[in-house]
Amino acid sequence: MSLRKNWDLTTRSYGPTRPFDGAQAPTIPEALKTIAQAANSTVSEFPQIDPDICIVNYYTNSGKLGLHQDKDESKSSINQGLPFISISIGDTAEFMFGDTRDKGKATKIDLESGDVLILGGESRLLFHGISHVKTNTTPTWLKEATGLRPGRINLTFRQVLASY
Ligand SMILES: O=C(O)CCC(=O)C(=O)O
Ligand SMILES: [Fe+2]
Repeated sequence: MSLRKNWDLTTRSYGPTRPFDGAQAPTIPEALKTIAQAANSTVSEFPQIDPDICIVNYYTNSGKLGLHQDKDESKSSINQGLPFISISIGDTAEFMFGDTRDKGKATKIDLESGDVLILGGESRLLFHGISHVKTNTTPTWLKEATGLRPGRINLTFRQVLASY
């Protein structure tokens, strides 16, 4: 699902409403936006964004995401190197990134629950993806406090500067 704007995975495009029922996307909770912007401000090399979309992805324990570049935002957003800010919640994921779509050459790091990753400036168009989600790695306190089901939630905040 996405917040504030709609992201249509099928057409890889941003829009004001969900095409299948015309509904407006819910707003981005201020508390989440504050966390993303605070993280953004710790990296002085990257411009500060005012997020106009938050995409929420849920990965089951067999979830993956192939190596890709995020380049569906407006030219202006990409050319300015506006960062996207990613927050991971739940099970740990192995995140891959590199200069090409070659999985064998990608660097792999674990993204644990609570980790924040920011790609911006020169790293904005890095290839990246999720090779796998590690079963049963959600912190116990989080599972107990929220009843979170197995898997991983990822929130990405962007300023797509859409022109529609
Ligand atoms: O789940 C992640 O950490 C990456 C998500 C991603 O690359 C995307 O939404 O474009
Ligand atoms: Fe991405």
